[in-house]
Amino acid sequence: MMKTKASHTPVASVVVVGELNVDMILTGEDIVPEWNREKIANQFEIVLGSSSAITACALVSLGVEVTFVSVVGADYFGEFCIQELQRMGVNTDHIHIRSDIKTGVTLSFSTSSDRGLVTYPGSIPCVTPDMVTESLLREADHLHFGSYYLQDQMREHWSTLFAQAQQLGVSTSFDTGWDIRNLWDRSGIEQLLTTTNLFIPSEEEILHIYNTSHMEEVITKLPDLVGDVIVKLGSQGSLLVDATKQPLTIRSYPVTPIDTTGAGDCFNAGIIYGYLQGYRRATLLEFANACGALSTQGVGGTGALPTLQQIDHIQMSHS
Ligand SMILES: Nc1ncnc2c1ncn2[C@@H]1O[C@H](COP(=O)(O)OP(=O)(O)OP(=O)(O)O)[C@@H](O)[C@H]1O
Ligand SMILES: O=C(O)C(=O)C[C@H](O)[C@H](O)CO
Repeated sequence: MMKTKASHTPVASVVVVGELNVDMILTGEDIVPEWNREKIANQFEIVLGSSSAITACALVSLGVEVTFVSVVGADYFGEFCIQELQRMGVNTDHIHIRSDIKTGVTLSFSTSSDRGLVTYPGSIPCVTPDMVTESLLREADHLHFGSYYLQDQMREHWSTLFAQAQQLGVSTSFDTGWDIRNLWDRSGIEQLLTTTNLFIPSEEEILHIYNTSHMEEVITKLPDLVGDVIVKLGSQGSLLVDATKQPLTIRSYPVTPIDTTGAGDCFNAGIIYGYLQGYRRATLLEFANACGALSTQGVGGTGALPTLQQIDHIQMSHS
């Protein structure tokens, strides 16, 4: 049941906490960097990046009120990120600006078939759970956490924050993101899962966490679940495992992608929105698959944010 708010226009109120950075996207065919060579890109864009910020913008696009909690440097890119979030309707009052660090930057080398990222973390690891205040939680229906590149010593404090949120009747979700340092090992994930309604990793991430190449093995190894584990399978769609441990897979919508950056983040927004609307299992995955598919139709994470009207349209055309 959603909390009653003073204004009834937004369908729900969500706090998103996580990293904030710009993406510099170089697009072309032969653009993989090589030592002592110079490659030529066809196109260059500087856009709002970061999984958490893209999820925040996609939630707003679905009609949700979103407060974003993060950290940037007192520099040009920090200002750019805040302006872009404001332009898309995200509340930025809880973004901390620090003059002692630089805003994170991701360089994305994007071809028609694949992309590679190089990130300078800068302010990214400075996001800490205490930035989500109790008064923010009291106003929210849901708390989402995008966890890419966090401070190691902060890990257990995120589960404390999730427990506090749930005690206040706020549902919780998180997406690990790809963290090469293996910070989110199996025990860390399982600790956070005890207070998580929706865990939304990609297939590659959950296989890496469970050190296997088979989803069947992940499912047998998962602990007793209190919430749902929803795995993003790219062009194959998505898979849900809940307390019953009976996996459900729903195929994606057939689209020709322009750029898949942020598909997973828009999918996350679809899962959060759908969950708050009371959608479950197949209905939930179908809604989020539509969000992911629609987001591939533009360049950059926020180039094609899904709307309810577009979701209706794609679902009707394929029913
Ligand atoms: N080529 C595609 N065609 C149709 N739907 C897609 C395609 N790629 C992604 N999607 C949809 O978007 C969802 C999320 O995509 P994906 O699995 O690539 O997430 P991700 O690995 O987190 O990606 P990213 O890192 O780009 O955000 C998929 O589960 C699927 O529903
Ligand atoms: O595609 C994704 O999953 C991303 O989150 C892309 C982002 O824009 C991000 O900045 C990459 O670090």
